[in-house]
Amino acid sequence: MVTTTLDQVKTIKTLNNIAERGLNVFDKEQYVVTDDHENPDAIVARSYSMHHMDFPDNLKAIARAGAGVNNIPVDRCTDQGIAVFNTPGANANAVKELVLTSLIASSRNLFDGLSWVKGLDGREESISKQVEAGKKQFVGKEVKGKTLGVIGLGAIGALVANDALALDMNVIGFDPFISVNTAWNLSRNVHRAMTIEELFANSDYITVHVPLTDDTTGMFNEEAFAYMKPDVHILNFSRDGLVNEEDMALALQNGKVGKYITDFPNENVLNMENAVPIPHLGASTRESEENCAVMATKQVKEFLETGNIKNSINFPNASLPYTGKKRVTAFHHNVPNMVSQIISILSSHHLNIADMVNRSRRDVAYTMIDIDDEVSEYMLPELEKEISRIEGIVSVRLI
Ligand SMILES: NC(=O)c1ccc[n+]([C@@H]2O[C@H](COP(=O)([O-])OP(=O)(O)OC[C@H]3O[C@@H](n4cnc5c(N)ncnc54)[C@H](O)[C@@H]3O)[C@@H](O)[C@H]2O)c1
Ligand SMILES: O=C(O)[C@H](O)COP(=O)(O)O
Repeated sequence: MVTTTLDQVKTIKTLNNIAERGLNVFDKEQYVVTDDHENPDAIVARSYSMHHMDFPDNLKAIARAGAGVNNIPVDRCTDQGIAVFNTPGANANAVKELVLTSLIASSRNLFDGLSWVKGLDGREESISKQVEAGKKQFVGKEVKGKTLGVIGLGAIGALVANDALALDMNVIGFDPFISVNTAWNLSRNVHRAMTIEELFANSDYITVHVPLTDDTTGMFNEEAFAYMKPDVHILNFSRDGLVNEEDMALALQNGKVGKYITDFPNENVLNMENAVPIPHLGASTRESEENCAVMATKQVKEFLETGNIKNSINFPNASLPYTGKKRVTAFHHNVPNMVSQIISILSSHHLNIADMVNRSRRDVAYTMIDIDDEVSEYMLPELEKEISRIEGIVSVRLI
């Protein structure tokens, strides 16, 4: 159970390099930001895996400056009343640019050609002579007129799909859970595949942009490859776990898959014939690192200071204009009678309510109540204690 009153200096622990512009969101008088704090109020991280970490009682929020949250034990955070945030779309353009770059570069055998040239020795025969004689081994394919299958039409997938049309490619998309926002942004020339098998069967290139979940783990496997055209190129800028690597190695060996371009090299990938390993550079641009860091830190600051929630992946989003009045925030199970029990505690202390919001998300809910009256400092711990004793309350703050 987490219960806290604020008005003290808050501590932020960073677990990766977070862009300075993002960290500057925390003003120095009110925040201490370090990478070695034992008991922080919030954590800001990128891909650092937190599955082995124990979270202290004081921890209220974790912000992932980026999209994928498979490095965070989200269910455990929810049980402990820790809000987890990410930064949807903030790095999507960076990933899109690298996907399209790699799509063309690998189709033209550019990566193999570059490393071949770097290995040439000009002592016996001039480099230019060797280049002209050897270049035939790198003859590639143009993408114009070919079909790109895009699995997952979220922030990244939609950008890739739209821009691939501008390369004169045919584009097929598959996303059974597409959001209304993305659907509005998607070109009507992107053909909708009704099944993933339809996409597999018709694509010369396939790019995947879905989160790694129990449902998507290993989605590229022997069964999936069987539907695909021979020599298909597969681009994976999402997560290595989407691919069954044993099946991929075999498919590359027998030519079913022509190239496997992945942003997630590991020991298996380095041993694969025709794999193009990229060192997880999808989001590594100055612009994207700043976008993600600023968005992540602003969301955490807002949450710590006002309780308002934007872009959480485990708490419901909820917002009330912050007037500076005393505010109760409670994260609780989504069961009847929670709000009335909180209100009745406030009433028993003769406290009037100025405003309130209650939002739910599947099994959990979040309530914020602004109190119209002055609340004396000595009453705060008592109020917190009483609210936190309500069955179903996970965490309470008085801000
Ligand atoms: N390489 C990198 O540096 C980098 C950078 C950003 C994101 N990523 C990865 O890319 C993923 C996608 O990022 P995003 O910003 O586009 O996320 P997003 O949430 O905007 O989009 C994900 C899309 O996948 C769809 N989806 C979910 N399950 C699906 C399924 N089984 N079949 C088809 N579609 C499915 C969702 O409906 C959603 O539209 C992230 O989860 C992350 O793992 C990698
Ligand atoms: O999911 C993401 O946002 C990407 O994989 C980026 O990861 P990074 O922040 O470690 O570059």
